Amino acid sequence: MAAPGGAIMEARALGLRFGAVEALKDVSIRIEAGSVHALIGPNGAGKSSLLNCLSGFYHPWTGAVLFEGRDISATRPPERARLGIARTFQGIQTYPSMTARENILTGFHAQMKGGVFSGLFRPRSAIRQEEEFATRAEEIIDFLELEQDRHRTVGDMSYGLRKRVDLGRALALAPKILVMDEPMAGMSPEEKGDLARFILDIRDHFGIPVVLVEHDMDVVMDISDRVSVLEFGHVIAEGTPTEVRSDARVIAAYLGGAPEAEAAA
Ligand SMILES: Nc1ncnc2c1ncn2[C@@H]1O[C@H](COP(=O)(O)OP(=O)(O)OP(=O)(O)O)[C@@H](O)[C@H]1O
Repeated sequence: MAAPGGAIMEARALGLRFGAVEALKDVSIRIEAGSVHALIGPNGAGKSSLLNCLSGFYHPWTGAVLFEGRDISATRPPERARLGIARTFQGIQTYPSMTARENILTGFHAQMKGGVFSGLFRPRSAIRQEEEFATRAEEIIDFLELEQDRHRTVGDMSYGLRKRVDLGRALALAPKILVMDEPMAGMSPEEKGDLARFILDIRDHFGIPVVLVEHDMDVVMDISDRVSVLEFGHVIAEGTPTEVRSDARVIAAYLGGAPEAEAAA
């Protein structure tokens, strides 16, 4: 359920400090239901800090994080996952010695009912739940076009395929929102194209909004509905890709020396 006005998630006036460093200063953003929302900005601008505040890994010193209209600022990452906030990280989070299917099945653990006794005696409800998870895992495998790779050991896969399996684990949560930290980092152009397509499909077929930090400006401009631009812990611009790419403050921020300056200009 989105809050009035269509925002499923909001950061309100967030402030975050690390010693003398003010990583976030009065940062407010709204993630609209059914949108892909990118956070961009030069190195050290505060993008990861903001993402970590949304997913509960950092707790802002001031301000609030709202999800479906409820203040979740005090909750930790496992509770946010249970609320439906899934997160992927930079790099690979899969288990290399397990197959693609087994990795995706681990994503269902947070939803398992019962404790050790249901594991020992396996009542019918536990068996039914396992069957349901197996069916949903197959749906995710089909969606991510991993049919040929479902029984391959993840450690033997290409980086792009492993990232896809990683995404499958996040989708196993049946999230209401997906938070992704630099999903395209380290990928070939072809792998980036595939992942960009999956992100749009996640939005369109599942209706799951996606918030991502991403440095590849071509990808950001291609797939985002909204873009928030940070610089020195402030949001300096927010709008559609077309709006932000012609914003004088954004151009100045990138021409100030960030490596992705040319792509954003
Ligand atoms: N755990 C931490 N401890 C100390 N300082 C931190 C920590 N996390 C972030 N910072 C500082 O906060 C500021 C914002 O960092 P953050 O990683 O959020 O920026 P970013 O925009 O994600 O940068 P990049 O694009 O380089 O990843 C930087 O000055 C950074 O050094």
